[in-house]
This record gives sequence, C-alpha cells and structure tokens, in this order.
Amino acid sequence: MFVFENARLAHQGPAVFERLSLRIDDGEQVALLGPSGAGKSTLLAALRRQQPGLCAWCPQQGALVPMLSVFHNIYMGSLARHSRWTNLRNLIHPSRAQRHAVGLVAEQLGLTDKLFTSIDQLSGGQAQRTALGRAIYCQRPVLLADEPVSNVDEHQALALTRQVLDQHPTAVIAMHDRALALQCCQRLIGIREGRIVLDARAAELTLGDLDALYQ
Ligand SMILES: Nc1ncnc2c1ncn2[C@@H]1O[C@H](COP(=O)(O)OP(=O)(O)OP(=O)(O)O)[C@@H](O)[C@H]1O
Repeated sequence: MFVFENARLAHQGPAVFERLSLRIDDGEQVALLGPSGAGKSTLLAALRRQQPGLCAWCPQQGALVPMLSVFHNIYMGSLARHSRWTNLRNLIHPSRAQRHAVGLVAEQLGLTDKLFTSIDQLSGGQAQRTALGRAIYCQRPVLLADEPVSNVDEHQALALTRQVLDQHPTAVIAMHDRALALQCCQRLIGIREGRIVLDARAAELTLGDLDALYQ
C-alpha cells in the first residue's frame, strides 16, 4: 500500500526525514505518535501523495469552510464522485438523495440537529466530527487523519475513532493520546525528530513504553 525506502521528506528547508524506510500494508490500522514537530503531519502528507485516489483525508483543524453548513462540508467529501454541475446543484439546493445520504453520516456522528448549522457556530468537537464526516463521505478505503479527535472528550474520542476505523480497513492516524492509540490501532509507530524510533504491535506495548517517546 505505502512504501518508502531511504526517502527524504522535506518542506521548503532542511529535511524532516533524512532516510525514511517504512512499509504499511493493506489492512493495517496504524497510529503515529510522537512529540509536536516530530514529523507526523509530514509523513501523513507523503502517504497521501503516494495514493491520492485511495485516501480519505482528515487534516489537522479539519480545513472546513466556516461559513458553510455541516451538510455542505460533509458533502464536499464527495465532490470528486460527481460532475461539476451536480456538485453546484447540490451545494445550492441539495437533492433529496444527498440530504438523506449526508444525513446518515451526520446521524452516525451525532450531528443530526446541526445539519444545516454553519461551522462557525459549532463547538470545536462538533467541527471535528464534521471533518470526520467529510472523510467518511469520501467513501475511500484508506483513512489518513491528523489528530482527528483532539477536541472531543476521551469517551467520544474512543467511540468516534472506532467508528471511523470500522469504515476504513486501512488507516494511519496521527494522535497524541497514547491510550487511545493502544485501544484502537494494531500497529504503533513512534517518531522523534524525523526518525522512526518505535514500530511495534499494540499488543506488545504498554503506556510506559510510549512515555519514552516524549521524554
Ligand atoms: N509547511 C511547512 N513548511 C516548512 N516547514 C514545515 C511545514 N510544516 C511543518 N514543518 C516543519 O516540519 C517539522 C515536522 O512538522 P510536522 O508538522 O510534520 O510535525 P508533527 O509531528 O505533525 O507535529 P504536531 O504534533 O505539532 O502536529 C517541524 O520542524 C515543522 O516546523
């Protein structure tokens, strides 16, 4: 699914990863952990470049359109599946079928009563759920998500993460919550200063093992 061999990943300046070797197979659900600035988002962006057509993308901060409603922002996940004309029509006057389909995604995420509320009137957690809804509505098999539940409480974070993982057999999720990573993902990759310093099955790890990543 994803393969890097001695890859150099950089933004404008110096490399974030000098020589990255990593393989992620179809069917793996992986958590990326590590301190702020370690390189998790950089790696997610590189994964997305490898398989753009297969990946549903849930970026940090959601990248939602604040003036538009939950409906519109979730619908945007499907833009690539429809013609320009169909998209325009659905954004101006949603068809009954699209209201129903987007409504089902919103319902899963507990957003039914906010369906036609604009994003700028939502809480941070409701906005994050909308961003997850948009990723779900992409209907692609691979989920790449950057801290998708950082603004919701721990019970909701667990339920939401399990929900999206149920719908994406292959997933790579950057997160800071180590307990959540252990509970939801089978494989954990720890990154520090642009290097993979831990790569193990969740079943073989404890919270204490993960603490070392942040010391
Ligand atoms: N657009 C950019 N242009 C230049 N440098 C960047 C850019 N984005 C990130 N970086 C740099 O790349 C390095 C890795 O950043 P990255 O965002 O991948 O870390 P992260 O592990 O996702 O951090 P966080 O947990 O804070 O989101 C950092 O030194 C950061 O300053």
